Amino acid sequence: MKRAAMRLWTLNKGLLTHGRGLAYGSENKICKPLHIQEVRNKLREIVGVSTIWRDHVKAMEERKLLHNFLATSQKALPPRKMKDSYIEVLLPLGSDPDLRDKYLTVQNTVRFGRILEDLDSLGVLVCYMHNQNHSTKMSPLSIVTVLVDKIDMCKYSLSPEQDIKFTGHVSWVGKTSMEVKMKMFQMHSDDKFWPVLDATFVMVARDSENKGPAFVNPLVPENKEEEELITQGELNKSRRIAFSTTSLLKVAPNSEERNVIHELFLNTLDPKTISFQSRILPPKAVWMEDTKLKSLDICHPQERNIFNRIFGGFLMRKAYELAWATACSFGGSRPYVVTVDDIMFQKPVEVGSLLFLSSQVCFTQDNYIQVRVHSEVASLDSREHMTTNVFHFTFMSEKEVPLIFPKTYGVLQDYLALELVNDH
Ligand SMILES: CCCCCC(=O)SCCNC(=O)CCNC(=O)[C@H](O)C(C)(C)COP(=O)(O)OP(=O)(O)OC[C@H]1O[C@@H](n2cnc3c(N)ncnc32)[C@H](O)[C@@H]1OP(=O)(O)O
Repeated sequence: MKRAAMRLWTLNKGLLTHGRGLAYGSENKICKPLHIQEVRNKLREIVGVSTIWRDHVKAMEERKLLHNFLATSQKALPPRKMKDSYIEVLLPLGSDPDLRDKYLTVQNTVRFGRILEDLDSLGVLVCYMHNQNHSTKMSPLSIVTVLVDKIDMCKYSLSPEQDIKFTGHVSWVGKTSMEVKMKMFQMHSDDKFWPVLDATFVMVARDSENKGPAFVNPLVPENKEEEELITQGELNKSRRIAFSTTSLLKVAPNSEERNVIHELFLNTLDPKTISFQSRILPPKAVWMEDTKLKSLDICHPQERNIFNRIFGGFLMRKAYELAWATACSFGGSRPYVVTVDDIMFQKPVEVGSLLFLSSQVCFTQDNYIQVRVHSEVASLDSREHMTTNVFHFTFMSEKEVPLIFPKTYGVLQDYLALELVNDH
């Protein structure tokens, strides 16, 4: 079966490598890039959090006073340009060996999970830049990640010995939400930064206590390219809403999807019996449920974000690493991530929660493996589990991988969900 994901990925790869960047690229920016460690320090300053865990309740109490600085309508806020939120951040892996260990894999490449954490922090800082209010030192807004729309890699393997640079800016705003585009580059042997990754995140502004929605500054384009980005942002918003309402948990499979289900079912019926109960795997195939891996983490205060909930980047890193291990043990060779799709942060994760991750291969084709990770949390004193996120990762393996077949209706839905994800 042809899968849109693989086509999409190939298309994006071409665009990333040859496409033009925004008009105000790094060469036109006079400011020195921030060091990666300054990003989180800056965020702490903007939000005014305490670095001492036992003081976090007091620090949140102080943030209550910032309520007065929240706008009562979006119109009351001055419009901003894309360049107002544009920032550059340096991850100096080449010149700072102490930093390198944190990012190192055993195969001497860069840990992608760490990059996910950096992108998340950078995305939030970009949004604070957009909403900067010069009359207050601390921001009355609490900005959280609601969605990782897409991350596309145009280089699979990154060197842990060369500097990395990130850039990012707000590319669209709604009333309380903002789309952020980020890029990552790595220093090449020609002493130039080459593009390696393109990412789109959606962030949401909440009030100072992170309890209700808050308005964000409007965004005005300065040229045709920016107009196009804003138009695209509008289309993205409609697509995201349409996608969330066509979830297979809410809507029954359509006729095309029913045909897929039926074909998969027929392919796994034992021709020697006349029973629907008797199922066999075609040659070179694996049952989807046999690809599962699970993990459990205790969400310690160390992993908290500036709002004393669990940092979205940490959740992404844990999910990614489990997905990588799943793809590795399934494919039997080293997988490289090529795309990350639709990571939805449905609910915040409280410090002290138990984080249950379960991962399984949902689709394969040639060397490609798609893995879905489902995360649930439970508090220590309650047995009730709550879904907080669903993650989708596409890997490329060094060798061709087996086909996978769903056995039950529930698992078939995961297979079809991937089809929906990839068709957007
Ligand atoms: C180091 C610092 C890093 C900090 C970053 C983090 O770690 S954050 C930690 C990880 N993230 C989280 O914990 C967030 C968990 N999720 C939540 O708390 C909640 O889902 C939420 C507050 C984000 C959204 O809740 P609701 O959907 O009920 O809120 P509401 O309906 O008011 O929507 C708010 C805005 O989000 C938009 N929105 C909602 N869902 C969306 C989706 N799937 N795709 C795109 N946009 C979406 C809406 O259109 C609206 O924008 P408009 O008003 O423009 O129409």
